[in-house]
Amino acid sequence: MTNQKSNRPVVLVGCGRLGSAILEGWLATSTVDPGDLIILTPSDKPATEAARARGARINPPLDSLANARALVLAVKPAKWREAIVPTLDPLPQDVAVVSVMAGVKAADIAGIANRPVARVMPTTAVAQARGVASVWSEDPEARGLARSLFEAIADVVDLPDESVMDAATATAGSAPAFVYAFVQALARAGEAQGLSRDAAERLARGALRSAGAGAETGAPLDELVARIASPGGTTRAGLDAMEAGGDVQRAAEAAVNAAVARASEISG
Ligand SMILES: NC(=O)C1=CN([C@@H]2O[C@H](COP(=O)(O)OP(=O)(O)OC[C@H]3O[C@@H](n4cnc5c(N)ncnc54)[C@H](O)[C@@H]3O)[C@@H](O)[C@H]2O)C=CC1
Ligand SMILES: O=C(O)[C@@H]1CCC=N1
Repeated sequence: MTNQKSNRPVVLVGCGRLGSAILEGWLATSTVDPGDLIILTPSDKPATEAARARGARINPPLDSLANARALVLAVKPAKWREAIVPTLDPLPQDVAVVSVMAGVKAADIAGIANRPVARVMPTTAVAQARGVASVWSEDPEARGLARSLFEAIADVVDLPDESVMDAATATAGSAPAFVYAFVQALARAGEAQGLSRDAAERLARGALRSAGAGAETGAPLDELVARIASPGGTTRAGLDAMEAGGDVQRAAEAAVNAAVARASEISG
C-alpha cells in the first residue's frame, strides 16, 4: 500500500547542529526508514552522508516531495521563509509542517505554508536518543505526527498552549548550555582551590555525567539533592552557601527570562 501514512516521506529542511542531531537520532532508532527520508540542505554534513549511505535522498528534484507526510523545518529563524517557499508547490495539502525553530509562531508559518503546523522544541541530545522535546499544535493530527517523530529520541512534553513554548525553549532547548556554563564555573572554582585545570575540568564533567545519570532514574530533583547532601556534611555547606544570597535562583531566572525575551524578539 504505497499511500500508507508511515511509508510517506519525511522531509528534513536544514541539517545543521540540530537538524544533524535529529537525523542521527532517527537513524539510530529507526524512527524514519532512510528510504523514506528526504533531506534538503545547501551543505553536506557527516550526518547527511551517513543518511545518504543508508538510502536517504539528499536534495532530490522537488517533485519527490509530492507524497510527503511531514516537513521538519530546522533552519535558523531568519531563513525559514526562503527555505520553505520552494517546497510549497510540490508538497501535498495534508503534509504537517513541524518547526523546531525558536521563537517563530505557528500562525506565521501557517500563513505562508497554508498547511497544519506543529512546533517542537528539542535538545540536541536527540542525537543520542536522550533528548527532551516540548510539542504543541492546535491540530491534533499534526501534534500526533510531531510526537511520533520525536518520542523515540526524546522525552516528549505536551504543551497545553503555544504561549509557553518560549518558556519551554529557555528551560530545555537552551538550558543544556546554561548547565554547561555552570559546570565550567564549578571547574574554575575547583582550580582556584588548587586542582590543575585538566583535573578540574575532568572532575566537573564527571559530576555533570553523574548528575545526568541520577536525573535519568526519574527521582524527584529534591530527592536527588538529598541523597548527596549528608546532614552537616560538605554538600550541605555548599548548598547553604549557594542558596544564602539567592544567587543561583537569580542566575537561573536571568538566563530563562533573557532567553524568553529573545524568543519574543525573534517572533517580532
Ligand atoms: N542548536 C540547538 O541546540 C537548538 C536549535 N534549535 C533551533 O533549530 C534551528 C536550527 O538551529 P541550528 O541547527 O543550531 O543552526 P545551524 O546554523 O547549525 O543550522 C541551520 C542549517 O540550515 C541550513 N540552511 C540554511 N538555509 C537553508 C535552506 N534554504 N534550505 C535548507 N537548509 C538551509 C544551513 O546550511 C545550516 O546547516 C533554529 O531555528 C534554532 O532555533 C532548537 C532547539 C535547540
Ligand atoms: O540558541 C538558540 O536560539 C537555539 C534555540 C534553543 C537552543 N538553541
